[in-house]
Amino acid sequence: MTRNTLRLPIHPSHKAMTSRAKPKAMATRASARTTRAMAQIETSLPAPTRSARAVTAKSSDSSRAMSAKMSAQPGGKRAPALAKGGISRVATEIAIPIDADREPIKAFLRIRPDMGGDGPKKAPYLESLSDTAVRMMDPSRDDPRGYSGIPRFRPSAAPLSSVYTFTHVFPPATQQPDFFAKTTLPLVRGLLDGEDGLLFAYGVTNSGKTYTMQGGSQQSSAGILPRTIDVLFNSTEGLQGSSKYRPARLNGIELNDSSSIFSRAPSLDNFTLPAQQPILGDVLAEHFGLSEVDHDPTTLKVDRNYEYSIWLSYAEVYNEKIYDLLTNVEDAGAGTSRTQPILLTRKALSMKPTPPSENLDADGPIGKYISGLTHVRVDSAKEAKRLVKLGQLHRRVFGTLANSQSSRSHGIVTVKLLRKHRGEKDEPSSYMTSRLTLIDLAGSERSKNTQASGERLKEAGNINKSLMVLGQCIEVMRANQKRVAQSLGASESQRSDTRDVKKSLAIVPFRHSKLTEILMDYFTGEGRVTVIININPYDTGFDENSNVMKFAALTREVSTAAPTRRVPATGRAKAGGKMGNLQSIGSHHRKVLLSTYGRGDRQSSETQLDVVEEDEDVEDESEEEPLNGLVEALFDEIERLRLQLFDSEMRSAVIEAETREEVMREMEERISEIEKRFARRLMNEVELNEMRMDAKIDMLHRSGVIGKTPSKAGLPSGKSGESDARVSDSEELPEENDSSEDDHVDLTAVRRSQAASPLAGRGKATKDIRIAVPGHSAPHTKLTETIDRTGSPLDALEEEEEFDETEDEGSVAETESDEPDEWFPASSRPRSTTAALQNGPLPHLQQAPPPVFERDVKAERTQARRRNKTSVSELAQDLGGLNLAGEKTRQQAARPTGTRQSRRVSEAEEDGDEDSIIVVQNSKSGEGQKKKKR
Ligand SMILES: Nc1ncnc2c1ncn2[C@@H]1O[C@H](COP(=O)(O)OP(=O)(O)OP(=O)(O)O)[C@@H](O)[C@H]1O
Repeated sequence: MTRNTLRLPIHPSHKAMTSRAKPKAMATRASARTTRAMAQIETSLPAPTRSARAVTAKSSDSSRAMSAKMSAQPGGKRAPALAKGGISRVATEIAIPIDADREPIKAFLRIRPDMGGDGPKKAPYLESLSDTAVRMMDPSRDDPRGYSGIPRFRPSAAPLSSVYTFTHVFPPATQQPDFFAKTTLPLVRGLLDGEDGLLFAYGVTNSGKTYTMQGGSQQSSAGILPRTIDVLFNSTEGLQGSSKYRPARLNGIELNDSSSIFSRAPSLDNFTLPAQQPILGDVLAEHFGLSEVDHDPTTLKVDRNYEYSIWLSYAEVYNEKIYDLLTNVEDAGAGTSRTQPILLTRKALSMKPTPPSENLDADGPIGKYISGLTHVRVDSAKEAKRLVKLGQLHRRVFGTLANSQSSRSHGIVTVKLLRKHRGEKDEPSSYMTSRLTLIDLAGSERSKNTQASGERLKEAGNINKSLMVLGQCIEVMRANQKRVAQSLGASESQRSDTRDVKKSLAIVPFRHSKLTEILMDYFTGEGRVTVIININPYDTGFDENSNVMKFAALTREVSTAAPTRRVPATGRAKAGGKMGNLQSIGSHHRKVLLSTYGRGDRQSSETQLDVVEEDEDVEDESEEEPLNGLVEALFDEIERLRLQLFDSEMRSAVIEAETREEVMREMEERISEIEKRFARRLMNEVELNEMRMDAKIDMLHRSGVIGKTPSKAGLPSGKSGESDARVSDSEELPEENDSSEDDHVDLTAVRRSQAASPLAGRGKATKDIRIAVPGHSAPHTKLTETIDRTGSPLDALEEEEEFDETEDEGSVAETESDEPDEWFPASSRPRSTTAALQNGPLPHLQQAPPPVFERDVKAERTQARRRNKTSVSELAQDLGGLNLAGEKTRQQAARPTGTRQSRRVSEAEEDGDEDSIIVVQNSKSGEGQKKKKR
């Protein structure tokens, strides 16, 4: 089945040009040359990375158009489709689309399921729109506080919502077999047919890259790597030959020296490291004790006229250095006890340019290979998987996976396939090589989010650097290809000279990181490139995931030359390569804490490893093209600016934190002020209530309802002699009153003790009212009224209480008992009982002034008002005409029960002392007041 490729009309000149290139191989090489030229020609600076929105909004038409144009060339090579052999999966034939000779990089999105453990349950910020598109929305767009509840500082240019398109989107429920079949199986198909392929997983930490590449521990969870191995061995079963040659460098072969460690896979049996180191033995047991999880039964049809050999290499790029993970570790001076760190050394490998004889395109850029990387021949899937596990173990022992579950290095597994036609002689020209590289990239998060420092910060910096350079390479390739496509699409009159177009292309900065150096040949040469974007939509790193999506959007706009089968150039086996003028730069020491987690009856334990990483040998660069000084300087500048940006982001974050703290402090102060104000008000209320209560208690004392009056309790008398006069029971009366046998009715009723009263010290008006009583020698009644006239709220209250003059005294007494509580301003308030309890007796209690009640004052005031209205003479008249005896019965009938005055009257009557009762008749109401005469 051929791939549906957009076919554009071919320009006549283009047709003419391509028709001249008759041989297919030539046309293919021309295509490859174009790509390489685009990647290499240095004319301008790398274009700045564009925003995801811009990238998304633009379709990748330009690159597709170019791809279509190129694929439409009559001389263009089209890889044979299923003619080469279909793919069978158990009983089912799977049709793999065979692409044209130029095709865009494929980008697949895999969405990680919600595993929990990412904090509180959240809604994913990714929404699937179709099989190929997703919308990503900033989860904090409606929330000024961040996704994780932390106030969000958002200087980033990540759009709030964007739509990204992919070759295919795999939802969280996608199973590993399905995922493998759609993403990797075409590459395995190509490998068996002699084509190169590259697949790498890109994403932030914890997004599922390792799960995708290696798999999990459950049934059917094997990842891409073990499945690739399974399919390769399933397909070549019984077709494996004993080769005299082994793969070398990038695409070459060399004679296989039987004594060489490269010939077979001896490393598992010969692995000597853990013999005397129990901790490493434990780690090994942990790795190799794992059961084979599952086996992928897929089998691809291959040409059975060929014999095959499969070779494996496993490298890691850590801190911008390349290490071989399949060599035996040199245990250089292991500690004798468990407390001493184990000293392990390993040497970094260098990159070398491919010899021109092996370069497929003589005019194109020279690809690079990892010099000295072990290629181990594997004869079975089991062996291959154990070898991969050995590599993973080394990765762990050397620390990049030791202290955390997070991969801090890029793990690069390359499977090389050598095949030879059975009918051909066993000579180098009979062999064809192809390779498939599978990369588990380190997490792409920025160091800011990892809170890394020291060694970790350096790691993060280097991871960032390599991924940043990878992104830049993709961006520059995209821009270059777009320019070429524009040129090809232009009319003949407007078309620029090919050389001018080439000159306008930017150099692709592959050489600026080890990772891109390794990948360079896939982008500039021939081969299929597949990118797997892993995303965890429950993760808090929205910005980081946005960057990942931008990267994916860019990759889809880049096309690579379709792979061709090649006949390798031969060379003598040169283990270790050219060693003449090599020199090592230095070495780095690293401490690694290796932990094992006890399984069953095994204890968990930790061991410290002292890792020495020696630098790679630096070769005379004479045969390499010199690095362009300007480009180098610009990269340095980019790095400097990146650090500056990081620095300023950190500063902004600090300023933001400080500002928030300040605002919080201010708010706290205000809240505490409000609290104080309320507390003050509350205290005032409490004091007021206490005072009211005091007044009521005093009143009750006074009225004799409870206990005795303060004077009875033996308290000293008040300051004023007059105030000793009390409206109380006869026994309370002072001695001096006994002598007043005269006819005076001295009704010095109320005299407020200055010290005792809450009204003390507040201006008082004293009014004496003398009432002449006919028939008495001193016919006057003296009323002394002491009234607060200073505008006390008491007055206001009293004034509010409209006195009904038609009411009799009894009703006045009743009214008094119902009168509302008086209010006292805080400043003039007497000290509360609580205060008295705390600070000793109140001053007025120390001086024992008799309590005077507002109600009494009021009553007296009422009387005084009434009397003021009635002249003394009128009163005298009234009194003269008073029939005391006659009044008695009436008074008794009218007497309200239970009031103080009425009680006194009745007592006097019962004593038979009628004369002692004087009824002061109110002229208006006609009702009298009974006053006790002494
Ligand atoms: N598709 C999936 N189905 C089930 N579990 C998954 C899936 N993807 C990831 N996981 C689980 O999520 C966790 C994190 O995944 P993984 O270790 O692969 O992340 P990573 O991207 O490789 O992280 P790092 O870059 O730090 O190594 C693991 O426990 C893994 O088993």
